[in-house]
Amino acid sequence: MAPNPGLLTAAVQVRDLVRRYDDRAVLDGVDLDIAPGEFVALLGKSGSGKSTLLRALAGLDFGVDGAGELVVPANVSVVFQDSRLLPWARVLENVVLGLGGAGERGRQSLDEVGLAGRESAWPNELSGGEQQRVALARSLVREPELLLADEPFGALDALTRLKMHVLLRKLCAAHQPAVLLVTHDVDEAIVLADRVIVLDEGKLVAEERIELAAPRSPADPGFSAVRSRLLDALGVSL
Ligand SMILES: Nc1ncnc2c1ncn2[C@@H]1O[C@H](COP(=O)(O)OP(=O)(O)OP(=O)(O)O)[C@@H](O)[C@H]1O
Repeated sequence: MAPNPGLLTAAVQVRDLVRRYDDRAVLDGVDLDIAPGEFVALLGKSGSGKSTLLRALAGLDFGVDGAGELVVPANVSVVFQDSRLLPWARVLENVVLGLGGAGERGRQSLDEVGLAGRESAWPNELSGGEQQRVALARSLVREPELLLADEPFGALDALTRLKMHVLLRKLCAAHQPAVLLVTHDVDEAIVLADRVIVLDEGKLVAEERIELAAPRSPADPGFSAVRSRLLDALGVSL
């Protein structure tokens, strides 16, 4: 995908990123810019390389074979499909772990995600949706310039997922991180993102800027046209 020459201070700037497993290029020359505060959703078939790209941006992949350029901010937070909370630490401790004396900020973050009063709970006393709220609080209390999210709502029921969309939009409006959200859910991508990109066999093959007014709903006029174009790019014909 052509880099955006107008972007002067990108939060993420990737050129010609290549990742091979054995002799197979799982990422095959990816170019990607994300502006500060921009919300980008990444769609792609299973095995297209989405998590590999996210792990490269998170600095979790030490086997990247080639990158003309791989610029990410110093302050990156990652949220996964499972909350990855420490089971032996209470909720507030999970949020502020490693921050040193940040109890009050942690409480505020828990309040922001709707969990005021649950500071002393153990992770296993929370529902799956509540655990993901804690994971979001733990990420955002660090005020990341870049939030990477790999299917963060993939394990949640449909109703909880909708509530999490509302919450994530609110949190992003308040904290303004650049976001890269990996999802399988085309509607989720359109509802949340400023821009949706599609990865296929390690290459970015499509891009849609989403101009629909917020809050968005699949019932909005214009939504289904965007959805059809994205499904086309994903090779799904209805
Ligand atoms: N550690 C590894 N060793 C070998 N191959 C790997 C490894 N990790 C990923 N792959 C391969 O890279 C390809 C892309 O994997 P990746 O997890 O990035 O896909 P994905 O788009 O996130 O898929 P999904 O939507 O199913 O999570 C897959 O074919 C996978 O088998």
